[in-house]
Amino acid sequence: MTVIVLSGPIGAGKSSLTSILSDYLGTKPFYESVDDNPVLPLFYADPKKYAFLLQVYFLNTRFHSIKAALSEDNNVLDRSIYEDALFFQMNADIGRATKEEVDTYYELLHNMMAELERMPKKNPDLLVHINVSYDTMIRRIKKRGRPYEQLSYDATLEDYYKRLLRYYKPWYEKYDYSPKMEIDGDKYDFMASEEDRQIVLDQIVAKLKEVGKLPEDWDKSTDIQIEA
Ligand SMILES: Nc1ncnc2c1ncn2[C@@H]1O[C@H](COP(=O)(O)OP(=O)(O)OP(=O)(O)O)[C@@H](O)[C@H]1O
Ligand SMILES: Nc1nc(=O)c2ncn([C@H]3C[C@H](O)[C@@H](CO)O3)c2[nH]1
Repeated sequence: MTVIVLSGPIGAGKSSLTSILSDYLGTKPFYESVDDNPVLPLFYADPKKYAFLLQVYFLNTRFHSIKAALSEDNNVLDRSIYEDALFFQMNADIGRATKEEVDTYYELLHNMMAELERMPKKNPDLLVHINVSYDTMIRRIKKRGRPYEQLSYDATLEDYYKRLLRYYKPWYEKYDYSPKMEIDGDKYDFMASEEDRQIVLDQIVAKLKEVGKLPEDWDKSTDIQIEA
């Protein structure tokens, strides 16, 4: 049984790959709450006022998701609690949180991570990180079309997105909750190209075999379930 968490910048393709991967492996997807998130539009309209509230909202939903995923042990998560502090720290660094909010956030996060430590399965089995350039990120954000994420909605989003991309490299290097791998989200159009989709799936399957989460002779066509 396997828990895979995805990571990557806004519009990198996490939700899309979560759906493709969970379907391929026969596991259950967990999606980040976006369209039903009442705080997200408030945050984009007034980031300074709502940065802390939005983070608490996401942290809470991510805590629920990772607990359920680790208990069920057969899931793919579109973004996870392990990425939460990246967003909050970046917002705090640009003055969108008070010292009290920063201290409260890290205490809450620490308490939640300590809860996970007490679970029978404590960590995911694999992190799949999707790398994208700024140009790809913007193209995908435009394609998806959420109004409040567009550069035309707020010109300062260009700086925000560029800064966000810079935070990912050190975050990925430091991440050590599970084995990890990177996918080139600029190179592979796993939405439109079947060939690209298979290449990406093959890369993930090879990594799952390498870390012992799939038998060496696993083949999708034989439809064998992921081993414990
Ligand atoms: N590899 C890809 N090639 C081409 N288009 C893609 C690719 N991945 C995603 N897309 C498209 O880009 C848009 C954003 O994708 P998606 O919603 O999966 O990103 P995300 O990483 O989950 O974003 P967010 O962080 O905002 O939740 C969608 O319109 C999707 O169809
Ligand atoms: N501030 C902030 N903190 C988070 O943890 C976080 N996670 C996601 N998002 C924003 C990015 C996309 O617009 C949209 C979908 O990913 O939600 C976040 N924003």
